[in-house]
Amino acid sequence: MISLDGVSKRFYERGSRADQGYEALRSVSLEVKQGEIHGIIGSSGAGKSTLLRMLNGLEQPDAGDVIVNGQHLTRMSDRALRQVRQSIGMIFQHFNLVSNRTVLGNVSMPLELAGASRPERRERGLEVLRFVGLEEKARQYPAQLSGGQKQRVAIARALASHPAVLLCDEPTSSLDPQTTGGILEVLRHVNETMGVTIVLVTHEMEVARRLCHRISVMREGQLVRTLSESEVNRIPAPQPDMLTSLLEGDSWAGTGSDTQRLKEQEDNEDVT
Ligand SMILES: Nc1ncnc2c1ncn2[C@@H]1O[C@H](COP(=O)(O)OP(=O)(O)OP(=O)(O)O)[C@@H](O)[C@H]1O
Repeated sequence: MISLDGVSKRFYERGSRADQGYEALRSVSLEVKQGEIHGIIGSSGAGKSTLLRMLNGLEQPDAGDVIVNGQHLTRMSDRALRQVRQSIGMIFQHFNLVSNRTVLGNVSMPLELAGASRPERRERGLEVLRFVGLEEKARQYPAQLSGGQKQRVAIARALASHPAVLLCDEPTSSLDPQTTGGILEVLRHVNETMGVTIVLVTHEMEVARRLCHRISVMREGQLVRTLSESEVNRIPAPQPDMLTSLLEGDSWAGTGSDTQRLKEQEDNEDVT
């Protein structure tokens, strides 16, 4: 479905020599299977976003080949690339909605670019908004929505033109844990019901563990390893954090040792 073969990319500061510059990707090879959710994880600056941007031709490699849905993105005219991008949706950490357009206006943008008529745009727009559970917000503006709702609108917009692939660049990094859970559910639903192949970039292992079938790990521009489905299934779930536990109404009185520690702390504070 998606294949990167020996992809390298170097970025240059203005005025720097050809042998200088920063090597953001170093001979990266990766296969993403049709219908899978593939995570790309790594620390800041590892090259995750650069790799993702290669998958819709927003970045061109210095060396190597990028093939998406049987098409070599590295050997295409700009015009052909714009056409291919209609089958590749993308969502971002900060949603990238257009503030002076309504929710429906945002969602129908890719359809406008594809030359769809006004009734077609409206019908498909409302259909994808219904899919993400926000049909009733169609006439509102992005500023009137919560972060999670904005990301749902961005997902609806990415789905409007029936993409085969959805690229997600840190889609939950601006959201709290509850909202993150909701967005991960929507993405899983997109994958399962529409058969859309998803590539998800994140620096949060827990997000990758919960959503992805396989996970590739990046470090300093290199793809270090890819975890198989059974390896992903064996990553232990972290303990629920305190906020989640309190919000879900769990009774929590602290463990014996916590209670003891707090008491000792209070006693010490009384003395000082
Ligand atoms: N257009 C650019 N010009 C110059 N350097 C760039 C450019 N894009 C990325 N880089 C550099 O390439 C390296 C990899 O960047 P990239 O954004 O792919 O990393 P990342 O793993 O996504 O990091 P983060 O999680 O912080 O977004 C970084 O050192 C970054 O500064």
